[in-house]
Amino acid sequence: MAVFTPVTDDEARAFLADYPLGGFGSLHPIAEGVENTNYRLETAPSEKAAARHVLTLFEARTDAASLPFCLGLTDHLAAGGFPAPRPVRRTDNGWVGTLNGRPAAVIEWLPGAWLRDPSSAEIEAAGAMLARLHLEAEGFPVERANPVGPVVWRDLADRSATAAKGEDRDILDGVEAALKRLGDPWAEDLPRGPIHADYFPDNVLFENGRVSGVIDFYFGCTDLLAYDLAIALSAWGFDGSGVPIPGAFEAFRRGYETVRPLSPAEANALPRLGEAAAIRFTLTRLHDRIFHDPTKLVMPKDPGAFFRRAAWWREAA
Ligand SMILES: Nc1ncnc2c1ncn2[C@@H]1O[C@H](COP(=O)(O)OP(=O)(O)OP(=O)(O)O)[C@@H](O)[C@H]1O
Ligand SMILES: N[C@@H](CCO)C(=O)O
Repeated sequence: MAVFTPVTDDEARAFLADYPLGGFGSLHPIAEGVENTNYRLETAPSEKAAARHVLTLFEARTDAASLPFCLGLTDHLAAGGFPAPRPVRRTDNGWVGTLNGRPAAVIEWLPGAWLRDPSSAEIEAAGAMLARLHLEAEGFPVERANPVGPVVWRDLADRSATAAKGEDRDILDGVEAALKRLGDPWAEDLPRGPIHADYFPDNVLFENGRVSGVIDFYFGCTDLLAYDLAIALSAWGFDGSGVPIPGAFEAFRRGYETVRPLSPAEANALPRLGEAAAIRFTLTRLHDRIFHDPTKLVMPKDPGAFFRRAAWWREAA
């Protein structure tokens, strides 16, 4: 369960005093996610605001300085009709307060649920929605460097090397070899802009076969659009253990290219960016497994499942 920083009803009630949301109703921990603390927050219904929201407390990987980008991008997209959740403005007009020592925000609740076993049509719809995100985010004026770019990979690998054992050590050795081989996958001058950077199935909500919400923009940053596609293909094209799902990769790419066709240079770069994406998620998962704090109610994810994707991308090249 992703509650790193517990919040009591009284603490939430006091926090809500700075929001135009009516009275406090109830607070329910959300049992998903591995990065931030999330609660479902019910308030007394009013004419001005819906009664259900998400209360998010931002943990270590989402620093307060990045929130104007992340929440601003979400708000910018939602204002244009894209199904992203709008952050709620406080009475001082800002989006971010402090709760139990963490930056915290109240976010619109979107309908739907993420799909553990999406159909080919649903995967295609998810691909089309990512392309729409890229097109509709164009013109968003704030920039943010990738918080998990190559410099951070190096840090994660070095820190992991101090304690990796057994399977983790083997993965780390493989990652080091991949990093040497990859060089700089960003070397080419490809189209850039705001990207989601964590467009996994659990961040895309569906209702009645249609995408009803794209959530969790907290790794969002300014980077290559084709890298975002490579991340998403790595997430949607394979099962939980890293084995390709027949047709899924093609369905996602087809959906994406229906809305935003890749340039030949982007298509050529995709396998290298895919391997880079696989290494990025291998490293965060590896680091989080090695340094897992058993007192936190969160289950570390399997780095091996992403490391296997790196080999697949290499063969695709
Ligand atoms: N705006 C929203 N509307 C509806 N449900 C939401 C919303 N935001 C979050 N959730 C629910 O909370 C869960 C966790 O949220 P989120 O993905 O933002 O957490 P996280 O810790 O950042 O996760 P991740 O591990 O994907 O980085 C989601 O899977 C979803 O069930
Ligand atoms: N989507 C990430 C977790 C959130 O950073 C992963 O599956 O490793």
